[in-house]
Amino acid sequence: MVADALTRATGRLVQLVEIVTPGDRSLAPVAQLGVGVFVSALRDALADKEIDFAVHSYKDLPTAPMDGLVIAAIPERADARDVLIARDGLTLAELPAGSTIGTGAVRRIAQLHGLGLSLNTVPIRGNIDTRLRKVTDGELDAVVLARAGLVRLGRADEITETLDPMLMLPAPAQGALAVECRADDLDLIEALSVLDHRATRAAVTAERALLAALEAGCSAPVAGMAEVADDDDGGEEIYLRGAVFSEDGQQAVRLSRTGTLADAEQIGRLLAADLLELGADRLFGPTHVGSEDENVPGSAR
Ligand SMILES: NCc1[nH]cc(CCC(=O)O)c1CC(=O)O
Repeated sequence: MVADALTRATGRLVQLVEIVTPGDRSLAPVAQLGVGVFVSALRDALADKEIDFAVHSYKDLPTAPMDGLVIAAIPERADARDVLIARDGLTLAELPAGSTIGTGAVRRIAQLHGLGLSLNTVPIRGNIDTRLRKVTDGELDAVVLARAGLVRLGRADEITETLDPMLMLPAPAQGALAVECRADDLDLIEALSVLDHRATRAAVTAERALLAALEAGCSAPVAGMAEVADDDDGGEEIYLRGAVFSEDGQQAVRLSRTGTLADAEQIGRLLAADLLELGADRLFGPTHVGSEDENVPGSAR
């Protein structure tokens, strides 16, 4: 999709190089694989000049910036939300107590348990195909996935409910792509910039600033989603929601902030400070380490 968009906009031809990462290959919990499991192999290929730019799922990127590389474009994000794919077309509210839902992301686990519906969660790994098959085969009653991934693979028709962010706040940068290249490749940076989407960049900047600041201050699962909308004075404003959960989902702190697009980063940082003030750092035990998909901030997914 990114290659076609670049060719359409600039006439440049793009050769696709498929890189399978340890995160794709291993079925171990992402939390055990460490930071950057979906990203490092692509960054190595960039540094070695085997490729000129890489396309990542933005939420897989570690928050620390990478020396010598830049995110040259953040294309328009279609949908940041999580979805349910359940047997028999069921929605979350229709799933009977005791139903089993596949997800390894502690952000999703905490929010599912926090609903108080007596739903069980079980860890799940593997590609989308494998995960969906567990529902079709009857091994699981449902799985929770990012809508964007299913849409990209043309499998959105299998979604039984798109989860309102009030119930399931997505991961920071979920659904967005990062187009990364070498920082000294000025000609390519310029070409890729046509793919950049201003509102998406502002939203992702706010969400990632929130995540980075919370990583520094607490170890609990984090959710965050920013939206850009017209304000009352003919301008635009950014609306950032953030939440931090205890692992069992029984405790949560949630807050939001608005501001101008130019202040996106600061809005994220300020919201993190607000959440920490409310005790976000006290929601999680000290033993846990993890990552977004097995989802604790501080790591790649
Ligand atoms: N955590 C893994 C991951 N990283 C990116 C996506 C696809 C959606 C996206 O681009 O955010 C997924 C799968 C999922 O969460 O369902």
